[in-house]
Amino acid sequence: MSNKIILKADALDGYLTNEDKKHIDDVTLLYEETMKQFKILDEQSENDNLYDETKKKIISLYQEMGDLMKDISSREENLKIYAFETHQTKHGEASRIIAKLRDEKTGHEEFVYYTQRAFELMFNLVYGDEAGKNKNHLVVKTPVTHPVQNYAVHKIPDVDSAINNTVMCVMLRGALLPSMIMSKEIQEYSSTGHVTPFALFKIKRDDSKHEADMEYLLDLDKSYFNLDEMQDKDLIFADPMNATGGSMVTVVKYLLDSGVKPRSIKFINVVSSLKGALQILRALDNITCYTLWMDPILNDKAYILPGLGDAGDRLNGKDADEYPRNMLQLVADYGTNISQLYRSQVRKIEETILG
Ligand SMILES: O=P(O)(O)OC[C@H]1O[C@H](OP(=O)(O)OP(=O)(O)O)[C@H](O)[C@@H]1O
Repeated sequence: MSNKIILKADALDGYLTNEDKKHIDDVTLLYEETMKQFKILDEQSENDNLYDETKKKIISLYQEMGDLMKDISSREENLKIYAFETHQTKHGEASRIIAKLRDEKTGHEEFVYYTQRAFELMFNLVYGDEAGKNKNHLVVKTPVTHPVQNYAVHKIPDVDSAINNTVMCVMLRGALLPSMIMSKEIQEYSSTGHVTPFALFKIKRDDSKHEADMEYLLDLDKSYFNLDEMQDKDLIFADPMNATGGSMVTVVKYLLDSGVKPRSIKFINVVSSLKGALQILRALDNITCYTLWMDPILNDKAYILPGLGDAGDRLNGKDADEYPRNMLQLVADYGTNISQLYRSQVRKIEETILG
């Protein structure tokens, strides 16, 4: 008998408050208005007068949606959105990274590059405040040896107490590379070169379903983790997308039901939908959701709009349904560049899988 945990969409119902639903409806109305303009834009050529006019309307509707989502999310203590938490001077960088990730023309290599940059920004958002005033010193031996061997000193924030108790929890496949990136950031900032343990969860949404009847399938036979290692730990999940929140709720509820009592849980995304973030915050305690960007709505297939497509496919390539790659094949397929860059993480992942 296969060892699968299935969470059905209706298990996510009932958590949202009436106020949440009203907020989601308000944002949905605005986005539906915007989609009407997309249709007009799509039918115009760039030289038409209507093209510029429509673009202006879209820009103004996005401004309105941004203001509304800022207002809604500012009421949520455990929801941290990059643009709303950081100084305005930093917003251009985040905005440009997201624009590249969204662009249909961005191919695999660029997608990986911008995902790396996105998670570096997210590391600073998540741990920047926890750093306090304490600093660690990096003393670096440089390649310059004349007239003597040279050394440079760099002060970096001391985030040891925030990162040394972490377990990197991975929702496969889409989150594998982002989790390696985040784990490497932790390693580089840790004064002891701490490499996070990994917990690997094979979880998938059933793509044949719609949001209303979605099923989230956690395959325990293809997951690798040690429940004892997760006790009283700071669990971090770094996943490019949070759409409905269902995958995250399925994994965390499974862990809690199995007796794990985490010290804290952090969910770190590049793009989160408003609904997905609220569903997680309402369904789970002791969790903080961080996202580089918030998108307004989901379509009926539970894809984020405007979104960036299937991040799992864009990071890993598509698997044929009959022949899904196992985790070690996935890691191998990232190629030597990535394997060299994240070699400590690759080693930890191999240890986790092979025991
Ligand atoms: O918030 P949710 O509605 O649960 O959706 C988010 C999940 O969907 C994506 O994975 P997907 O199921 O596409 O699998 P993949 O990572 O193998 O592509 C993504 O990486 C998240 O894990």
